[in-house]
Amino acid sequence: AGAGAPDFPSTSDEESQIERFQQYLRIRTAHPYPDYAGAVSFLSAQARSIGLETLTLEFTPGKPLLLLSWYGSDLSLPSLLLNSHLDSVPAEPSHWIHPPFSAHRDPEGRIYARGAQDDKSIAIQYLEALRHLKARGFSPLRSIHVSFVPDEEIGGADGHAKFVASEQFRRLNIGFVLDEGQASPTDELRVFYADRLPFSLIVNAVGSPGHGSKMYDGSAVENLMECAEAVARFRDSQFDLVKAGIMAGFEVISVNTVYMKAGTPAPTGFVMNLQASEAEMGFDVRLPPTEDIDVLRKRIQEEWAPISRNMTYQLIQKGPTRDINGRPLVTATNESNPWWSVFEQAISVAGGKLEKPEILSSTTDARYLRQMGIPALGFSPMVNTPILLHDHNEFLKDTVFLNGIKIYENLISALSSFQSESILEEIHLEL
Ligand code: MET
Ligand SMILES: [Zn+2]
Ligand SMILES: [Zn+2]
Repeated sequence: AGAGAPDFPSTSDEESQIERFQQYLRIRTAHPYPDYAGAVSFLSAQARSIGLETLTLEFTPGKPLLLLSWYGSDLSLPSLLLNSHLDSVPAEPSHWIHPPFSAHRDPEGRIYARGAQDDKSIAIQYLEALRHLKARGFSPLRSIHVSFVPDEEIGGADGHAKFVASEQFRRLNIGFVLDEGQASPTDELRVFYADRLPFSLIVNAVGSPGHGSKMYDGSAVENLMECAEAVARFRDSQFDLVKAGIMAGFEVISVNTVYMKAGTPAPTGFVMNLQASEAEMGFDVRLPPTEDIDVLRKRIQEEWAPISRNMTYQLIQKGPTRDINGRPLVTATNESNPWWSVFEQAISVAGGKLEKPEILSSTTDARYLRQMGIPALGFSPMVNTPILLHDHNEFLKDTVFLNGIKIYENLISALSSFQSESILEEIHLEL
């Protein structure tokens, strides 16, 4: 079968692979209390059954990182890293047609679970691909490492950020990384060479409090409303470019309101007649990776939160914005990156079609790897699948899941057998 969904019926081998996927999906890995211990214990058992070496690292107490290794025949060559995160975003069960941790498989083969797409599918696909490669006697030239990291969904400060800074990471001598991507609604696979840069923006406004009946200038909420309006105008200008087809979603700056906070709420019977003296709004801001952050800062100071209107702001950068050489966090997808050619070719050998490489609108841990100057691609083999990450009723079809395993088998065997990377080795020597 090619990269399109293979036909039923599945074999008993495939049924066991689906069962292991469902088992992993049933572990409650959603924030704010992800069951990291449960996930690590399940994955470690899988890894031992395959014959991979396991190591649990704990850079932050209670937040384990599981690292698996299959050593190559040439330990001097940079290795391959397959990365996924252990955690999931929360789910609202009342909005789901099947409970979000049931991993229910419907008659059409859709497996429903929080994490089915983001990104527990790739974790099991990596393992099943390695299981097959071991079973058929494959022996890698380069070492293959698999990392399962905590806290990706909350920014990775206690997860991948600490991992890439560690001695254990340095010793792995990673040359290339595959990390999560996103579903494709068409029959073409998607691949991501960069992420947008995430920021949290908090704007605070102050003003005189006042009687609920009084009309006066410069109240905190009135000031904050001006901020909200200025942000909305900017947001429209960016969104219009996307709607008109002039720019892709990932090429513009997104800014979305996450919360608003002001005043005293009025429970029944409470007199509601006080105008607030403080008001606050929080925004999620994402920047294309080559964007100048100072331009954003200037816009905030002059237009969104001017001090002249009693406003202050905090722009919180979540993770790195440049690599260790001061370059944007972007992986080359041309002949300057020999890993790219191996990747592209392995996809085609597996019968897959690739869309033009994209920048991810959201953000992943791949940015920490790119920060270290290591090429990293975001890739989740999910074709003909609606994009449901962080949404209600997240699901993945069994056939798509199974086909992804075959794609990874091709990718892992090609990437770990790759002989020369002279260009990259020069880059490493420069560091
Ligand atoms: N993966 C999550 C997101 O894109 C967290 C990244 S860090 C803000 O929102
Ligand atoms: Zn994810
Ligand atoms: Zn996510």
